[in-house]
Amino acid sequence: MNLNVLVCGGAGYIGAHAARWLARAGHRVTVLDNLSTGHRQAVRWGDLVEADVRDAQALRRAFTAQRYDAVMHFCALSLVGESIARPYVYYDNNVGGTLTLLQAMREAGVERLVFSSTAAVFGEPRQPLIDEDHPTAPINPYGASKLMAERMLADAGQAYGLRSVALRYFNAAGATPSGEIGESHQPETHLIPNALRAAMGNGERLRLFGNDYPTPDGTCVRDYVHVDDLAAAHLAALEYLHDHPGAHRFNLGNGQGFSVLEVVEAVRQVSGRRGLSFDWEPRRAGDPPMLVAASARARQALGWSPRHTDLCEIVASAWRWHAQPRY
Ligand SMILES: NC(=O)c1ccc[n+]([C@@H]2O[C@H](COP(=O)([O-])OP(=O)(O)OC[C@H]3O[C@@H](n4cnc5c(N)ncnc54)[C@H](O)[C@@H]3O)[C@@H](O)[C@H]2O)c1
Ligand SMILES: O=c1ccn([C@@H]2O[C@H](COP(=O)(O)OP(=O)(O)O[C@H]3O[C@H](CO)[C@H](O)[C@H](O)[C@H]3O)[C@@H](O)[C@H]2O)c(=O)[nH]1
Repeated sequence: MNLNVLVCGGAGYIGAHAARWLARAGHRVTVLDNLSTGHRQAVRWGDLVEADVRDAQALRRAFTAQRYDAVMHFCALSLVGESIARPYVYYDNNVGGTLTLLQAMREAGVERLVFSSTAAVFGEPRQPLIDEDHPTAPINPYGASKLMAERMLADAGQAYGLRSVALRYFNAAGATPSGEIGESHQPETHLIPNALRAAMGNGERLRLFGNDYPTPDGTCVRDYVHVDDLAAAHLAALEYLHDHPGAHRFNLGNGQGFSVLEVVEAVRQVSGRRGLSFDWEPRRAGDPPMLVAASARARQALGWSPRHTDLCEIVASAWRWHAQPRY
């Protein structure tokens, strides 16, 4: 069935990849984005409505202009450190924006939502693999804002019959092989793009935060999941909502952890810059030692499984983008 989907935040990194997958699956896409961290050039699979999700009037206009079958909501501010320094800005955008969007959807009678959540809702992990039953105890305002939004989805399901899937991504990485879109954040805080930029020799030194964590090599361990695998999960979630009312939550990762030093080694291999060096810095605030997903529930319920699980393959796809970024 071909659906008409409003992709809020579709000018951003993950949203643009999802828009591409939606369009290729035959769905109709409209992107709504305020371009605060997104890129006009990333909107290639549907029209762009330049608007803020906190603007109720603009949302009303968008929902009146077209009848949407579903919404995907990628909009957020998502820098952990910035969220600690500017919590009101984060709650305003991530909680306020989601509430305004939910109200507009209800007014327009749109009952299906796929929402971008995060591993940051869990806080400090209590066990090596994090499944959906792991307690949620965010340790920063960013994670708290996403958990609040998840709670709103559950309440909206009870009260108004909203159908929703919250996808808790672990570490999104890589880029589509087509080279049309990729990761372009300003400032860039993520490890893989920062290591790749340093490998390109553009003058930026790679800084590694902390080598005294309780992990095998002392650096943080993360679960890197390819952005195309995340996009595929969004399509599966949309289908799942067809016959599953209520609010659902799935953890999305590869189920494999890689340390910061292992990522640096993969970047050395992929880029051929064997001499890539770095400076040690103190721990970065808000970084848990290890975050690795148990994604069995997504595999079983959504029929989803990540296809790009090899770290070097993920890094290679990012390398191709960073070698020739379009924006
Ligand atoms: N990148 C990751 O590793 C990761 C991990 C877990 C969760 N997430 C979540 O996934 C989502 C997408 O992340 P991303 O890395 O693509 O980020 P991004 O910054 O590239 O994309 C977010 C998009 O939303 C837009 N936006 C933000 N606030 C808006 C508003 N108020 N109104 C309209 N548009 C707005 C931005 O302009 C941007 O295009 C976010 O919700 C993020 O919290 C990302
Ligand atoms: O230049 C860098 C960048 C990162 N790191 C380290 O590399 C690891 C991974 O950091 P990233 O910034 O790439 O990813 P995070 O795990 O911090 O962030 C991801 O997970 C978070 C949840 O914890 C949020 O969801 C966030 O949006 C998402 O990108 C961390 O130990 C970090 O300290 C460095 O050493 N140097």
